[in-house]
Amino acid sequence: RNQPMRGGFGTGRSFGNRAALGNKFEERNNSGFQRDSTGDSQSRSRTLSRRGAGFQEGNCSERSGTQRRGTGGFRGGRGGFGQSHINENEQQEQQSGSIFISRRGGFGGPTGDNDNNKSRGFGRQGGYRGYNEEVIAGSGRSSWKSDGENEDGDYQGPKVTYVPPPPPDNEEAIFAHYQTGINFDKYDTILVEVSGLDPPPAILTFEEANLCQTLIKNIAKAGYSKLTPVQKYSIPIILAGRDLMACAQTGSGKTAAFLLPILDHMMKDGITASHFREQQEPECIIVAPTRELINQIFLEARKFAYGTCIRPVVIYGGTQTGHSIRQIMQGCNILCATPGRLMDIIGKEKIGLHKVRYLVLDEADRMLDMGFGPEMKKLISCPGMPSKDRRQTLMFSATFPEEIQRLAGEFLKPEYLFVAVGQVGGACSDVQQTILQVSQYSKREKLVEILQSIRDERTMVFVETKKKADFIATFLCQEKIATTSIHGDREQREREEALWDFRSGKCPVLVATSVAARGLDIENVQHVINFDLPSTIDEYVHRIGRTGRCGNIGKAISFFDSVSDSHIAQPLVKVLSDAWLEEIAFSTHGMGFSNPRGNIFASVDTRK
Ligand SMILES: Nc1ncnc2c1ncn2[C@@H]1O[C@H](COP(=O)(O)OP(=O)(O)OP(=O)(O)O)[C@@H](O)[C@H]1O
Repeated sequence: RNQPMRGGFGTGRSFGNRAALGNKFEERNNSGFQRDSTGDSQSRSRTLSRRGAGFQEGNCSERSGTQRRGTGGFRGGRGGFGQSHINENEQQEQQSGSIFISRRGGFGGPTGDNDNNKSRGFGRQGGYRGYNEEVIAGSGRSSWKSDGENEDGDYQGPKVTYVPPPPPDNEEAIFAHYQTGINFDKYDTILVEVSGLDPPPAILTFEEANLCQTLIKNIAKAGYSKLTPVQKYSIPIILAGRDLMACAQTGSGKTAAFLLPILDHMMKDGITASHFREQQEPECIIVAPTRELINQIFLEARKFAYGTCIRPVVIYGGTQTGHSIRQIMQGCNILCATPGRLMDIIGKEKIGLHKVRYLVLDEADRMLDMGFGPEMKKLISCPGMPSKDRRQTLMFSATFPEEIQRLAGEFLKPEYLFVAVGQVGGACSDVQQTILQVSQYSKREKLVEILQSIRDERTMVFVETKKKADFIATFLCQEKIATTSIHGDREQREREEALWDFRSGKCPVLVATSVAARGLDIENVQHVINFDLPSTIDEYVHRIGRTGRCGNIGKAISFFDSVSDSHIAQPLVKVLSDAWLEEIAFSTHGMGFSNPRGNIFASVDTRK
């Protein structure tokens, strides 16, 4: 109870689901929020709880298109009661406020129940000075991008000095992995299409890739014995030095598909020795849209580079910039970064770009859409960045809308290869999808009913807004379901704790916004529940892809409200029927198949 990070709502403490958790599951207090040492804060908590209910049942528009961000206001980042601003570009936190809780202490009040435009608080920063971090007065500049995820801790708001704990470095932890599922072999039957001139032939085994010995050892230690389709095709393409855009279903091994050939090249061609220097010159830059995902990619890179002289480094927003710089200065061959932090570090001249030979965009469609596209364009035109002819550019995702494929052309050599594994943008067929028609007002009841029936099975519940994530997580805690939450307004430390509590099974339910929709690879997630359906079908595909990974079976249940979800009905029918037909075809023929038009690919290489 004395740990600041578990602090409840009240002066100098943060409020959040952890607080609720602490309360419900550790302190056995019934108020729903953590009790502070004074009775005062508890009464405030009760007020908060009522307001929470008001939020859920009020008339606030959840998809209003504008968003509050930043410093203060409702969980508004890092200030206490400061002003919050609207960033028109941000898309995720759209609910007008009826609850105003500062992250770092105290609470503010809404200026009006349906005030979508601004909120005022009382001051700029709360009194909380947390574990491993401090609050420094900041300007609260607007976020630079549209993600709903305030990706970068430096460009907006007060500086954050959170230093993430180093990952465990014993061999057992580095190579910890989960088992492939019963459907892993089914991957062999999936149709793959490669387009572009002179693609190298696919390989069938790791041995055929002729990778260096250390890599082969690491692959074995990681428990990989067979290639997945995206690996069979992408590894030889990357080894041949070709640019690549690859699209393969969620959970099918895209990360290793780019890491292994890059590491092999780096081992064989040699790298700059990793030693202390003010400015480092990495050979490879990998960019991904969220902090947790880039951290995961870094851990994979570290695993496969184990025992070599290649040093991967990860930097991301929400952590102390000085820490990122120190990590880089100790040597950096592979830089894994979120876009905001990357540009910041380049601006500080801690990274020189002229040795970059590989540029990887994971979740490439997201990296090139309106949110991140401008940053990526800046990156490729930074001084020193080799032109596309002199670097290898690789893009991976499970979805690749055609308009984004066209944009991607600017980053890739014209003769790039396009690999489509199964249907581009199709859902993973190992996920059993269920759609339930549930009205807004029955959703909570239905959620509790489902969670009580599946008991302790690990479940991710997706909601549309950050505020709702807090609200639903708190509500579930009150229903005695151990829950935590992750969203872009939680501090990085809280986000990492939430993920850890979920991974470890301490909290088997994770309520999340779309910030957790892409890429996260968490063992044993058996269910995904779309409490709110997302605004796009691609987002749906990524969300449900958090389960049913690597040949394991998963279940996804989506609440469909005919009033608010009609926009997604049509694409949803397509995704469902494609998955269903695919399942029938596999079970009937046990092999790849074509539809009557001779093409099962939902979209293809746009150059055709
Ligand atoms: N050949 C393989 N054999 C066994 N396990 C594998 C293999 N390739 C990848 N995996 C494991 O499968 C899991 C999913 O891989 P990964 O996260 O790379 O999927 P992904 O295709 O990038 O998914 P997403 O689209 O959700 O980002 C990881 O735990 C990874 O270690």
